[in-house]
Amino acid sequence: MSTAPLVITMGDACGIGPEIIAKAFAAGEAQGAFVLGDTAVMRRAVAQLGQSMAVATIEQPGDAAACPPRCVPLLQARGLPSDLQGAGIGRVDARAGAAAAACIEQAVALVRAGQARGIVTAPIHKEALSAAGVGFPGHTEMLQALAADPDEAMPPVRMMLANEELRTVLVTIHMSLRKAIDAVTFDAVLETLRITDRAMRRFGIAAPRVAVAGLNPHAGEGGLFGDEEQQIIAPAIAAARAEGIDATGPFAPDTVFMRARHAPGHPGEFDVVVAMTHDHGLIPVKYLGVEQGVNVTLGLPFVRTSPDHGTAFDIAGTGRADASSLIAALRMARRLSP
Ligand SMILES: NC(=O)c1ccc[n+]([C@@H]2O[C@H](COP(=O)([O-])OP(=O)(O)OC[C@H]3O[C@@H](n4cnc5c(N)ncnc54)[C@H](O)[C@@H]3O)[C@@H](O)[C@H]2O)c1
Ligand SMILES: N[C@H](C(=O)O)[C@H](O)COP(=O)(O)O
Repeated sequence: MSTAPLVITMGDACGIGPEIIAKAFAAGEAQGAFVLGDTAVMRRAVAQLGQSMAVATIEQPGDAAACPPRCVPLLQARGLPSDLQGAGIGRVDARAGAAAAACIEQAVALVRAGQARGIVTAPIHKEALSAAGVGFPGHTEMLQALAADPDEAMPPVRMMLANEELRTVLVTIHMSLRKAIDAVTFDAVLETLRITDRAMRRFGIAAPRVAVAGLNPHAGEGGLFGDEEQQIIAPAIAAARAEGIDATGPFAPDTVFMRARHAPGHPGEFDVVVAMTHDHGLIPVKYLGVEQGVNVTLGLPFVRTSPDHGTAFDIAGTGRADASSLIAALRMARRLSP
C-alpha cells in the first residue's frame, strides 16, 4: 500500500479543468491529492468560483498531506510558459497546450519515482496540444510513451470508458475513421481482448464476460455489409477464447450496448464491450451523461484516470462545469491504487 498522494494534472488552463479541480477540493473529494500545475491559474479558478479556499504552493508531493481541509496543495510544474496567464479562457492557445503537456510529463516522472501513486488528469485540448508542437494526440498516447524508458518497448495500452452501467474498451482511438478501419487488425483486436480481460480481473471480476462489437452495420450481416467481422474480428475472438478469455461476438455494434447495460431490472449480459472505433464505444457511455463516466488507461504500469469529458470551452469560466466526473475519476484512482 502506497502512502504517496495522487497527482491531479491541471489540464488545459483555458478549459474547465482548473475549476472542476477547485470544485472537487471544495467538496472534500480530493483531500490527500495534490495539483500539478500553475499557481496563478488555480488561484484564478478558485476565485472565479467564489470559493473560500487557499491554494498552497508545496515544495514536494509529500507536503500535500499537511494541507488543511479547504486548501488546494499545488506543486508548481516545471517548464510552464512564462506568459501562461495571457492564455484566454475558452480558446485554443498553444501556451495552454504546452503547459498541459509539461504537467503530464512531470506527473509521470513523479509516479515513476514513487512520489505519487497514480495520476488523475484534468482535460486537455488536442488542438492546443498540437499547436504547442506536442507530437501526441492525447493523454493515452503520451502516457504510453512516457511509461517506458526511451530504449524500452512501449507497453500496449487501451482506452476504457466506464460508468455505473457500461464499460467499453476501444481497439482504435485518435485517428480518422478511414485510418481506424485499417487499424482494426487481428493483432490489435486480440491485444485489446487480452488487455481488457486482465484489467477486468484486476478490477475484481473473477470471470469477465467480454462482448465484442463488430465494425460494420449489423456486424457485417453475414458478409453483405463488409467482411472484417469474418476475416479479422471472429478469428481474433477465437484466438482469445483459446487463451481462456470469455470473449463472444462479433455482435451488432448498435445493439450490443443495450445488452451489456447494467441498470435496475437489467442485469446486463456482459461485463465490458470491446468496440472497434472511438465513437462506437464512447457515444453509448457519454450519452448516459458526463456525470459518472471515467476514462481509464489500461495497460500502463501505473494508474491513470480522467473525467470522460473534455475542456468544455463553451462554458469555461462560467462556473457551470460539473465536477462529478472528475470526482468519479478520483474515487476510481483511489480504488485502483490503494
Ligand atoms: N480527458 C481529456 O483530456 C479529454 C476528454 C474528452 C475530450 N477532450 C478534448 O476536449 C476538447 C473539447 O471536446 P468536446 O467539445 O468534443 O467535448 P467536451 O466534453 O469538452 O464538451 C461537450 C459538451 O459537454 C459539455 N460538458 C463537458 N464537460 C462538462 C462538465 N463537466 N459539466 C457540464 N458540461 C460539460 C460542454 O459544455 C459541451 O457542451 C477536444 O479537444 C477534445 O479532444 C479531452
Ligand atoms: N477520447 C477521449 C474521450 O473522448 O473522452 C478523450 O479524447 C481523452 O483522450 P485521452 O485520455 O487520451 O486524452
